[in-house]
Amino acid sequence: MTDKHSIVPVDERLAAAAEKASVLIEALPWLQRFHGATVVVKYGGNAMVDDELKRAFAQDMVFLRIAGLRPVVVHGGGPQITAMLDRLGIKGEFKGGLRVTTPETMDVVRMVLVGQVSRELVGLINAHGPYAVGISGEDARLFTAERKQATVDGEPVDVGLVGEVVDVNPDAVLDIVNAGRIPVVSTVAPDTDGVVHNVNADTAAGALASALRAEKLVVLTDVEGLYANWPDRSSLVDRIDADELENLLPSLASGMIPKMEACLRAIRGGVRRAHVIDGRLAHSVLLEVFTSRGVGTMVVPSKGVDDVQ
Ligand SMILES: Nc1ncnc2c1ncn2[C@@H]1O[C@H](COP(=O)(O)OP(=O)(O)O)[C@@H](O)[C@H]1O
Ligand SMILES: CC(=O)N[C@@H](CCC(=O)OP(=O)(O)O)C(=O)O
Repeated sequence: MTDKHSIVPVDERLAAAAEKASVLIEALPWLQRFHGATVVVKYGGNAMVDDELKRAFAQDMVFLRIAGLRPVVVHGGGPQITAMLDRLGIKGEFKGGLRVTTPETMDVVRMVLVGQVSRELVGLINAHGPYAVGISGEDARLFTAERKQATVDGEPVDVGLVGEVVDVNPDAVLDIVNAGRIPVVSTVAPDTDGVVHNVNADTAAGALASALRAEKLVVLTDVEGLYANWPDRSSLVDRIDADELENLLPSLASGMIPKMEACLRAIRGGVRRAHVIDGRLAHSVLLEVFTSRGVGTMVVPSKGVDDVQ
């Protein structure tokens, strides 16, 4: 059956409308549940190299904010740092998953993260309104770092000015969030002597989520989630509790280690849910927060917890 205004059969139009409405209505319990909730989203690495995906990510952050959540963005930028080091003809290397950071490399890390990656994300979010404010770990003592060594073949290895976050003062982030804006955090951090260190962005996001007692930590990456038996594609983990994750950690390969450590730190620090999701999928953050199934891998505090996101 067709009506006189359209060549699309009425039945099909009704079905399409019902499907759209069901997508919207599926979000209702999650909109209610997460109203006012703080969500720390780590965006970076290989999920941050495509312009369309970057624009979709910025839309998602504004969507969360308009929907009444309190998004906090922590960004990485490993590929962008490597590209700039190459342009400048500075040789770089990673040991145990951490960038060997000389004082010269540190200048580039800071310049790229604070001056380039943060600016771009802030600009993309602010295309939708006056929301995003860039802030680095150096501002208002947000992060204090301690020098960290890498572990290679079980042995500690010096990697230079690489830091681990040992203290978080989230007041400046809260000021921005309480003003209705979206903080965009760059993960460079001074030690107690003021010497700036390069901090892995996953690690910093976990520390910040825990200091904020966030409802969720969401880490975007370039795979579907955590695989129990990488690279066996049938071993994607849908849900895992903190103890199970702690047991699995020693068997993980380098890229996933800081992400899963960050999730564990966040959950142990009081965050209710931590997620590793596929940043190659446009709007994956919205799908995670506002659909019943969610996407990727969800880390929960313990087995007994209810089954909701
Ligand atoms: N157990 C695992 N599950 C999923 N990915 C893994 C696992 N072990 C190692 N990886 C690798 O980790 C990568 C993600 O880490 P990384 O490249 O550092 O992420 P990003 O650039 O998104 O910060 C994946 O692309 C994959 O190659
Ligand atoms: C110590 C260390 O390795 N720091 C990282 C910081 C950026 C980061 O973590 O970026 P992604 O999230 O994009 O990987 C680096 O220099 O690449």
